[in-house]
Amino acid sequence: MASTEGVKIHPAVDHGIARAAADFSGGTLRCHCDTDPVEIRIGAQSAHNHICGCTKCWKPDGAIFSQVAVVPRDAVTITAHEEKLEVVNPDAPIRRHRCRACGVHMLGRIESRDHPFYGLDFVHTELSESTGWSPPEFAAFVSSAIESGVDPARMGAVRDRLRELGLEPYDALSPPLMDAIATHIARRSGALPA
Ligand SMILES: N[C@@H](CCC(=O)N[C@@H](CSCO)C(=O)NCC(=O)O)C(=O)O
Ligand SMILES: [Zn+2]
Ligand SMILES: [Zn+2]
Repeated sequence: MASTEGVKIHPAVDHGIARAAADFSGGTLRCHCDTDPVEIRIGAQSAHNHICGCTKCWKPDGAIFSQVAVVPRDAVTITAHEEKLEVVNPDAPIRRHRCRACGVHMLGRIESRDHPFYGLDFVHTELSESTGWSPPEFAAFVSSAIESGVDPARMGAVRDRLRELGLEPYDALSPPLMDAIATHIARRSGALPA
């Protein structure tokens, strides 16, 4: 096993992972602008929270992973400074909306009704002051961290640290989520009954 000393993953997990609160019903996400921050009210608990190593998800300064979860789209309301939001890449399956002033990603929306996760929005719950959001459950797209510049020689220590934290590392999403995606595709193609 590689030494995991000093391996930093993300501020939300590096010093212990907070638990979900019973009956938690959401909070307000706020971007990093000192003035006129974008605010988004989420009226639901998050689900499938995970640590993500992909290059597309927003990461706080210095973090090599993102923390990202989903919430029902109909529980999401932009409550302040929507005019500051811009879409990062309109062609991506997850259309990420970032604050054009501070760069923080506030919302990742799926617009294709054919997408397995249509109806869910991707959010970074650390942008909320509320405690009690569902904690990260696994680490996704771990090898993709190399695409952002992590030295491949460090990946053994990174995976060991993730396991120490109880976040099983995968190079895609977790097996249950990959199975859900494959089931959706098979039902659409007719390989499985709809
Ligand atoms: N190696 C690529 C992987 C990017 C990727 O496929 N990311 C996933 C996970 S994001 C949250 O879990 C994805 O679903 N992307 C769709 C999208 O970004 O629209 C890389 O690192 O860039
Ligand atoms: Zn901002
Ligand atoms: Zn990602």
